[in-house]
Order: sequence, then C-alpha cells, then structure tokens
Amino acid sequence: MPSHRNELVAAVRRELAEARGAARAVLAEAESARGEAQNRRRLVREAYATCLNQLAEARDAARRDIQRRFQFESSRLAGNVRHLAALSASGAAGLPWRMWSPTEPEPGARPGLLRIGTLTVDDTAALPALIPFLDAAHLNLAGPADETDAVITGLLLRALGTTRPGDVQLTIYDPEYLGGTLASFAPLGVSFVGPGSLGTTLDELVEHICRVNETVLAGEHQSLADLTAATTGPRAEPWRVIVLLADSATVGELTNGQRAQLDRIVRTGVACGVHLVVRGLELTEHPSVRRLTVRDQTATCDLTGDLEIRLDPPPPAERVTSFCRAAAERLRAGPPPARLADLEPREFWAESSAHGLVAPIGDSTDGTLIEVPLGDDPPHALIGGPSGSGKTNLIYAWLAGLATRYGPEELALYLLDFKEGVSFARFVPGPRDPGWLPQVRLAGINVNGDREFGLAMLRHLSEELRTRAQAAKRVDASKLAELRAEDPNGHWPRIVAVIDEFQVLLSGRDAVADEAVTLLEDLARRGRSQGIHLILASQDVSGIEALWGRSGLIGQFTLRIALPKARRILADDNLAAAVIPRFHAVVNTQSGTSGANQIVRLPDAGDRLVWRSLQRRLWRDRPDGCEEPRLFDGDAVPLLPESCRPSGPVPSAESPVGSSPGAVLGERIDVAARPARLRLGRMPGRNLAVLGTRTDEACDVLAAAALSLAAQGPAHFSIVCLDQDASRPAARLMAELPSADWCDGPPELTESAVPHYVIGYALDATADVSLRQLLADGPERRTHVLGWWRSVNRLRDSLGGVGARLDPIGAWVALDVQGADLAPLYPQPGGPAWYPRTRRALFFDRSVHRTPEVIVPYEVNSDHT
Ligand SMILES: Nc1ncnc2c1ncn2[C@@H]1O[C@H](COP(=O)(O)OP(=O)(O)OP(=O)(O)O)[C@@H](O)[C@H]1O
Repeated sequence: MPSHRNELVAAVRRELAEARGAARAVLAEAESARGEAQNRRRLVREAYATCLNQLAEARDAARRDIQRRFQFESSRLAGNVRHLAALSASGAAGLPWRMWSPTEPEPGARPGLLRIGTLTVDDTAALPALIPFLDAAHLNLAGPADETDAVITGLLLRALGTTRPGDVQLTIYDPEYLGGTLASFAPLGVSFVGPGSLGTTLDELVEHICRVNETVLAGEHQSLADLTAATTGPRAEPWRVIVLLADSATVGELTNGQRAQLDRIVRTGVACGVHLVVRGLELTEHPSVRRLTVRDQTATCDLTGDLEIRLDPPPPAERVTSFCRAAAERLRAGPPPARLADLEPREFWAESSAHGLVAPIGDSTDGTLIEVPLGDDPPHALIGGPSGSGKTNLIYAWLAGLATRYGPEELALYLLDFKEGVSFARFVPGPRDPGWLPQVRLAGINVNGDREFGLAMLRHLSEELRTRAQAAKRVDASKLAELRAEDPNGHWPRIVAVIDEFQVLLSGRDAVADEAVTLLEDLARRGRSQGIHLILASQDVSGIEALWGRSGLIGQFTLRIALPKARRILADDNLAAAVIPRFHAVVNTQSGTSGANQIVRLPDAGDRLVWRSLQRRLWRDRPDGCEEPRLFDGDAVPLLPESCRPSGPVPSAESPVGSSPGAVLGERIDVAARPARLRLGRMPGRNLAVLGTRTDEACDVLAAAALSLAAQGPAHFSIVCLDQDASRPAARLMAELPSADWCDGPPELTESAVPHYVIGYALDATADVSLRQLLADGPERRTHVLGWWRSVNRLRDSLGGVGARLDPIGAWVALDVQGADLAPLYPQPGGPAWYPRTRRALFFDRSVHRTPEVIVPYEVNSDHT
C-alpha cells in the first residue's frame, strides 16, 4: 500500500515537475516574446521618431523651396509687370514727380497708360498702378473732393505732358470753386464752364462727336486713334477732355436732357477723342468707364479689383504752372519742325517706283509732311541756295525719305559732290563703318579737280539710258512703268543722280564741259521716260546762269527747290526765296512760277550718328547680292591691283597672253575704275615716254607698267637708272621682277625669245646712241623702251636733237608738263588742253586715242620704299 502511495506521490511529483518544467518553458518563451515585442516596440518608436523628424525636415525643405520659388516667380512677374508698366507708361506718363518732365510723343504713337500710384502685392516691391485714359476710357472718381482733385490734377498733367501742345483741349466744370480747383491749368487756354452753361457744353460735345463721325472718320475708321495710326502727320482732331467736378447740388440740378447727353458722350465719346473725367457724379454703366474710389491716400479701381492702390501725392503746384506756361508758349510758336525720323515711313521699302518717287523732305508750319515728287512730271530737280543755306542738309533729308521708302530694287542712287568736301562719304563703306546705303551705286567725293569723273558718270548714265531705251523699244513701252509691266523680271530701278555744285562740271570752255552739257541735255530730255532723274544743286548763280542759257536743258528741270536767298532758281517775279527764314525751302513743281510755292521747314539731317543708325538698319536689310557702291575719292591714290603684279604664277611660254601684252599705267577716271593699258605689239613706235619732273609718280608709272607686263607672261627686263633719286624704286622694281638685269646704260638691241622691256629712269641723262636704235628698231624685235624723260625737249635730244622725228614714241604719259609743251607729240596743233595736277597724268596712245585720257598713276608700294 505504502509503495502504491509512494508511486502515486512520485507520479504526482513527476507530473508536477513536468508541469512546472512546461510552465517554466512557456514562461521563458513568453518572456522572450515579450522582450522581442518590447524590442520591436522600441524600434517602431525610434523609426516613428525618425520618420517624424524626416517628415518635418522634408516639410520644411518643401516649404522653403515653395517660398523660394514663390519669391522668385513673384519677383519675376513683378519685374515683368514693371517692365510692361515702363513700356505702357513711359516718360511723363510714369515718372515720379521729382524727376518729371514732359515727353514728346513719337509720331503716330498711341497714348499709353497713366500712373496714379503704386500697388503692393504680398511682399513684392511696389508696382506702379496705371490706368488708361486718352483713346481708351472715361474716368469716374468717387471720394473726398480734395483727394479726388489731387488725383485728377496728376492725371491731367501726365496726359498733357505726353501729348503735343494743343493736342488736348481742356474744359473744366467747377460749380463750387468756379474754376479755382484746377486754375493752374489756365495758361493752356482752358474753357471754364459756369454753373449755367453745363447743358450747352454737353450739347456742343455731342455735336462735336456727330461731326467727327460724319466728316473726319466718315465710315472709314472706327476711331480717331485708328485714323491717326493709319496716317502720318499731326492728329486730325485734338482730344477733348471735360472735367466735371460735381457736387451734391449739381447732381440734383442735372436735367433729364443733360443726363441723356452725358450718357451719349459716355457711349460714343472715346472713339471720337472725347473723354470725361468726373468726380461726385455716377456715370452710366459702360465698358469705357473706369471707376476709381479714393479714400485716405489710397484707392481701389475696377481694373485692379480689391488691390489697394497707394496714391501718389499730387504734382507740386509750381510744376503744373511752369509746364502749362511752357506748353502755352510752344503752342503759340507752333509745332516744332519735323525730325529726320519723322520722314521715315511706317514700313521700310514698301513702295514701288514704277510710277515715280515720292518722298517728304520736311514739314509745313502746321506739321504736315511736304512730299516731293520725281517721275514723269516733274522729272528733274534744281536746288539752289548760297553757301551754308542748307543744300547738303536738304539732299540728306531727301535721300533719307527716298531710301527708306524705296529698296535697292526700286531705286539706284548716283551721288557726286564737286565741293571740296566729303558730303557723300557717309553713304559708302568707311574705316569706321563697313556698311553703306544699299541704294547707292556710285559716290564721288573730293571730285572738284576731277571733272572727268563727272563726265564718266554722265557717260555711264547715258549708256544706261540707251540700254533702257532699247529694252523699252523691244516691248513697245513708252515709259518706265510700261517697261516694268512688260518685263516684270527685269531690274529697272529708278535712277536718281545727284550732282552737288554741278556748275564745276560745266565751267570752262573745254571738251569736258561741252560733252557734259550734251550728255546732260540728253539725259534731261530722255531720262524722264526711262526713269533716270537728275537733281542738280548749286550755290553759284553763274552755274545756274549757265543752265538758263540752254533752254532745252533748264526747261526739263520743272521741280525747283530754293533755299533762303537763292537767286534765279524760281521765276523772276517769284520772290519767296528772299523772305523765307533759315532752314526753310520753297518747293515749286511748276518751274518756279509764283503761286505754286510750298514752304517747307527742313529737318536737321546732318547728324552723323542719327544717319549711321538709320543706314545700319537699311544695310542690315539689304538683299542678297547687293554690291558695295563704287567710291571715287579724288584725294585717294589707288594702289596697283594685286592682279597686276607677278606675285602669282606667271603664265608659261607655252601659254602666252597674246602678241601684244598690255602695260598698266594707272587707273582710268571712269565708273568701273579700270586700269589704263598700253598695248605693246611688234609694231614700230610701241614705246612709252613718261614725261615730267615728278620723280615719285614717274617711278610709279614705270613700275606699274613693268610689273603688269611681268604678270602677263614670260618677259625679260633691263633696268637702266640714271638718276640717283630714282635708284631706290628702280632697285625695288628689279627685286620684284622675275627676270631682270641692272644695266648702266641702254643695252644693245639683241634678238630675244621672250619680249624684252627696257625700263629706263631719267633716260635724258644719256647721249648713248644705242637708245635711239632701241627706240627706232626695238619694237619690231620685241624690245620696247618704257622710259622716263624729264621734258619733251630732252626726249627730242635723245632722238637726235632739233628736227628729230618723234615717231618712235607711240605713247606718252605726261605729268607736270603743260599742254602746249606736248604739241610735238600730239597730232593737233597747239597740243592738248592740259593743266598739270598732282597725281594725275595725261595718257595718249597714238594708235588708239583721238583725245588724251586723264589717269591716276597707281601707288605701287604703299610703304614708300
Ligand atoms: N534744317 C536744318 N536744321 C538745322 N541745321 C541745319 C539745317 N540745314 C542746315 N543746317 C546746318 O547749317 C550748316 C550748313 O548746311 P549745309 O552744309 O547743308 O549747307 P550748304 O548749302 O550745303 O553749304 P555749302 O554749299 O557751303 O556746303 C550745317 O552746319 C548744317 O548742319
């Protein structure tokens, strides 16, 4: 039994021990789970805290970013708004009062907005608060009278300061103070309306609106603003601004009729330039009414919604008074003369010259531009005025008007100035400005000594006239418009040739003057129908007298422009030129008859910078292939062209240039600036004598001849230099020639496989007889002498002395030798008409010339070594 009990106890103990063990295990497990859970909780807590921190940081960063972007965007937008505001309310429309001064409006520009104060949006810097007025709105103000009146004073001053004197007519109705409120505007000729006259004033305005609609706009334009934008010149009608400073009594006194008239003005006034500025009275609802409520130096406007406008202080009273006095003074003096920019059209190069050229040169006293025509009638113009009267300035103004209207396809300009000046140099590329006036084909400056260049230009135009006449004949056209219609792909611009001080060309009873008159007569007579127009200007009565003697010529110049004190330009009984003031001109398209005068005020067109910026605009727009103009500068010495130097590969003996290579002697005075050449064939007399004592020029002529011959094919040169002064240029020439000998005297005549040229400096210093043989027999054996003799007599001595024949000298270039001294070398008795000029030479080749030709010896070495 006890053992049974013991077993039971043992079993219970065992079970208990097991149970305890199991419970312990469970406990341990639970403890470990709890630890784990606690650990997780801690981790989660920590993660949560980190997350919260990160989120806070991210939120802060995002907020900072948003704030930065907001600030950037808002300051960018504010900058844009400020920029737009500066454009919309420029100058007097927007400047603060301490810097304020009136601004002259651009011609045809629409009025902008007017500043009344500033706006602050969030924390951006203050923006200008602008409101529309002229050509845009009526203004209806509400608020205390003194504050609204201050706003009205500022607005009126800004509106008047941005328009021309007289462009705004002001009417003020001020029943309370009888005009006292805005009295500082009185000098402008303001109409002050008394309490009993409001009805009449409103009736008049309604009448005015009817008249503008009926006669000025006449159904063609929606508003005066559109009409002004579509035309040049002053505004067709001034703006009418009516300021109604109403009080409670006025409101009660307004009759139904007056109210109805006011409503009509509200509806129709803006398009006709009639604007109301009303305080103390509610205007009827209309899109053109802008409402402003003023209180405590601030305002709200229906345009800016709830944004508060901080109002500008009113303009200082003395500023208003001084402005009004100055404006009244300007009004009395009339509008200022047009500026060069006022002559520009709205759109450049939009005109066709098929039927003529029309361009303004200035304005009349009322500011209307005066246009000058050139075409079939009148075809040519004569400008006259004493020195300093403004002829050049007038030509500049005319050219500006033409060059901005007609592109290079429509107009070609040939400009020649015989004055000792460079008036036309600005139109061609120069060291400071590579641009040019795209219409200019040719410009001659410093031409006073080179009448031959005038002649060359006339010959060129005459050639153009012939080409046009032939083209017109082919298509049976009798004038340029018809030729252009028949040949739309042809290039037939109108040509305008301006010759300043043209009398220089006609002075002197010589061949140049004779030929010039003949060519001028032909161009004047036939140029009309072929689109070639002449503008001749002169200060010298004798020049004009020269024309009067040729009725065939003067009769074609039906457009006359006389500057102050010009004589003989207008008809004898037309005295207008004697009485016009400075910088004015009489334009007369009826050959100067009295009764056909138009008086023009000329703009100042001489300012180089203004011209340069205009020309740059035109130059940038030049069409592809627009060539640089040819410039002839009488004071410039042309350089021997590179193509006339043997620096490149010289043609070989197998490809000779021909049997008579051409020696280049100088530049011809012609439109194409071609080199003058002397052909040296195997014929007797094919030698050249350079005559005169100007060593430098003689050396240059010989060097140009030799180098150009060497550039044309294989040749051998013998250099003979008998004058110490010429030894340097001679040595330099020798160094540049591919095949040359230095000889102490004229070489013997020998057979030569290639042409042999003897270049002789101061050949009159030798009595060597071999020279005579070279001259006489050389050319047929391909040996030619190109020599310099210091006088014709010495040349004769070289050829055998008194009685010697000069036949071996077939061509000569004379420098400082008088025409009479050249008689022995010239076919006509008495010698050519030639008066030596610096850097000019007379070239005569017996075998080609009928009369000698003036050339400009090239400078061969620009460094003068
Ligand atoms: N409309 C004008 N407004 C202002 N200045 C002008 C005007 N016309 C000419 N001038 C000035 O008067 C001066 C003389 O003008 P310009 O050279 O055109 O006269 P000109 O008749 O060609 O004289 P000249 O024959 O002696 O060369 C210049 O200084 C020029 O700037």
